[in-house]
Amino acid sequence: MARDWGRLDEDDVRVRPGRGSRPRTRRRPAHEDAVGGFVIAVDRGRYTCLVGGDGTGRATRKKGGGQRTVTAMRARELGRKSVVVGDRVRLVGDVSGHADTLARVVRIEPRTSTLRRTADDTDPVERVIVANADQLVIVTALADPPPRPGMIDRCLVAAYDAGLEPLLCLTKADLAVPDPLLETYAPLGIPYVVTRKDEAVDHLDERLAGRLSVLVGHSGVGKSTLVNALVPDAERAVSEVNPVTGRGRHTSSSAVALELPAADGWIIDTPGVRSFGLAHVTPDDILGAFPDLLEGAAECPPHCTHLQDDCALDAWAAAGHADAARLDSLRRLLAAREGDDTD
Ligand SMILES: Nc1nc2c(ncn2[C@@H]2O[C@H](COP(=O)(O)OP(=O)(O)OP(=O)(O)O)[C@@H](O)[C@H]2O)c(=O)[nH]1
Ligand SMILES: [Zn+2]
Repeated sequence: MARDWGRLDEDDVRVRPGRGSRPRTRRRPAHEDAVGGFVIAVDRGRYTCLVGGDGTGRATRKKGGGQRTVTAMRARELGRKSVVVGDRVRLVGDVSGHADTLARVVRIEPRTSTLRRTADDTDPVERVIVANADQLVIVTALADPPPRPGMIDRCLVAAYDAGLEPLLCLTKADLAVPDPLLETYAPLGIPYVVTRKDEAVDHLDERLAGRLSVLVGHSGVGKSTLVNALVPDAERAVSEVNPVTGRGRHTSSSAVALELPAADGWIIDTPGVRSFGLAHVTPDDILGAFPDLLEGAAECPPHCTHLQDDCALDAWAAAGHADAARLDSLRRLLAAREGDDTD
C-alpha cells in the first residue's frame, strides 16, 4: 500500500565510474551531477527541498544521514512548468544547504498525481497545487462550524479527478454525533475517522502512515489542532521554511509538507486552499469513480449530464444493476461540480 514516493535515492544520481568498454567521450545527460530532492515548501519563487539522507526521507535522521533542506530557485530551462509541493526534483548548483545558498531546480520528475484547482469556476486556468499525493483528507467539523456537505462533495470530486483516495476526517466529536453525516456518505464507501481534541489521533495516524496526504478544510474546523497533534513540532517546522518578512513575522506559504514523526508519512497543509474550482472536471471524470454505474451510462444520450430527464441511469438502477443511493450520490457530486455549493 505504502508507495515509496518519499524515497530520495542518492545512488541513481551519483556519478558512476566509467564502465570500461564505453568510450568516455559519449554524450552525457545534462546535469549528471544533479541530486534528487523532495519539495516541501514553496514561497514566492523559492523552493525548500529535502535532499540526501539514508533514502527513507525521514527528517529525524537529519544529522546522521546527511539529510538537509536546500533552498532553490527554478532554472530557466524549466520553462513555464511550475514546481509544487510534493514534487520530486533534480537540483544543481550549491546544494550544501548552508545559509544564504541557492540551488537550481533543473528537472521535475514525472508526477504520480496532481491535485489541481481553478481560481474559481470561471477561471479556465488549471493550477497544480500539490504533486504526488496519495490521499485527500477532507477535514469537517461535526459542529461549530456545522458540516457543509456541498463543500465535502466538491472535495470528493477533486479527489476522484486527481486520483487521490479521499478520507473523511470528522472533528469535534465532543460537540455532535457523526451518524447523520456518515449515513450520507455511506453509499460512497469513503473511509473516515472521527476525532476530538481531547483524544489521541492514533486512528488518523494509521490512515496517514506511509502516504503523502493533503489536508483541506474550511477555517475553524480544527485543522491546525489536528496538525499540531500529529506533528508536535509543526509550528517550528513551518516557520523554518517560511522566510521572515521585514516586520519580523513569518509569511505563510501556499502549502507546506510536514513529516509525521510516528507514522512514516507526510501531511501537506494547504492554508490558502479552502475548496476547489472544478471547471476542468467533466461528468465522465466523476462517473469514473462509480464503476457500478459506468456500464449503465452506455445507454445515455450523447453528452448526457446524468442530471437530465432522459438519463439512462435511472432505468439502470431501477433494474437492480446498481444501488439507487449510489446514483443519488453520483448526482450530488455532479451537482457539486456545477457549483451548487450553497448548503
Ligand atoms: N470542542 C472542540 N473544539 C475544537 C476541537 N478541535 C478544535 N477545536 C477548536 O476549534 C477552534 C478552531 O480550531 P483550529 O484548529 O484553529 O481550526 P483551523 O481549521 O485550523 O482554523 P483556521 O486556523 O482558521 O484555518 C479552536 O478554538 C479550537 O480549540 C474539538 O475536537 N472539539
Ligand atoms: Zn446519463
